[in-house]
Amino acid sequence: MSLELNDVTLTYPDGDGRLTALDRVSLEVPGGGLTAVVGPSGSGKSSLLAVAATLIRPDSGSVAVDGERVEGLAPGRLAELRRSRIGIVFQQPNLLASLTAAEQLQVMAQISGRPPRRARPRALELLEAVGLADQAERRPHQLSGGQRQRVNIARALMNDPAVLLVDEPTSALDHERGAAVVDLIARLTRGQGTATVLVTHDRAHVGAADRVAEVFDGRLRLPAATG
Ligand SMILES: Nc1ncnc2c1ncn2[C@@H]1O[C@H](COP(=O)(O)OP(=O)(O)OP(=O)(O)O)[C@@H](O)[C@H]1O
Repeated sequence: MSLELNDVTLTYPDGDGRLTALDRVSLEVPGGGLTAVVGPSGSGKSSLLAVAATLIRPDSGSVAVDGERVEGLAPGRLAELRRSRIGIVFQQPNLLASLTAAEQLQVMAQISGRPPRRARPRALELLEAVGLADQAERRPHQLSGGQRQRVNIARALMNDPAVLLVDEPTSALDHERGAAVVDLIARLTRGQGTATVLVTHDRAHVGAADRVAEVFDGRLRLPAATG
């Protein structure tokens, strides 16, 4: 399991010209590794995540998910790769109001055409891993903000992704709950073996990461690996 970005450049239309959102960015995240990406607003963090998620195709450079290069894949195969190999955690949990916590996870298996028989035990196992074993039958309005975010994280792991991409998971949480969510992501990364990228504004939360990458004006600065 791994994620690899190699010399990725991404531009957006900007008036008569182009704005460079990512400037020759290279990043390699091994399975079981957590890389935190920090940087000021507008520096390119979300663009980096969108390229890694294969949601945006860069102007140049390559992306490999679990060893598979995504350029040149047919749209159907790309969608399949995204569904089966990539888990995404957005800022807001976006849970379905009418479903219980367990059902939020089970529905992911259904979308991917996985056997429903195995979905329920896996959902319960993941809810236990995020500390919500006793909340499986609750609906979103019966859960706290932190608990909803934990369901969101468990849901992203439901299809056993190789790559886990997490965008500002703590923005709706107070400091303590935010730190607990980042610790949880670090633990799950090691336990499930995912190659994880965590985008955050909050430097206070990066302690749990194996590596902290800084983005500034579309350029990525990577310190030597520490762990
Ligand atoms: N769809 C788009 N069209 C044009 N320009 C865009 C688009 N999306 C982002 N940008 C620009 O690209 C640059 C990088 O934006 P990006 O959203 O990746 O930054 P960010 O670091 O995630 O910011 P924030 O922390 O505020 O979310 C910014 O200058 C932004 O204005």
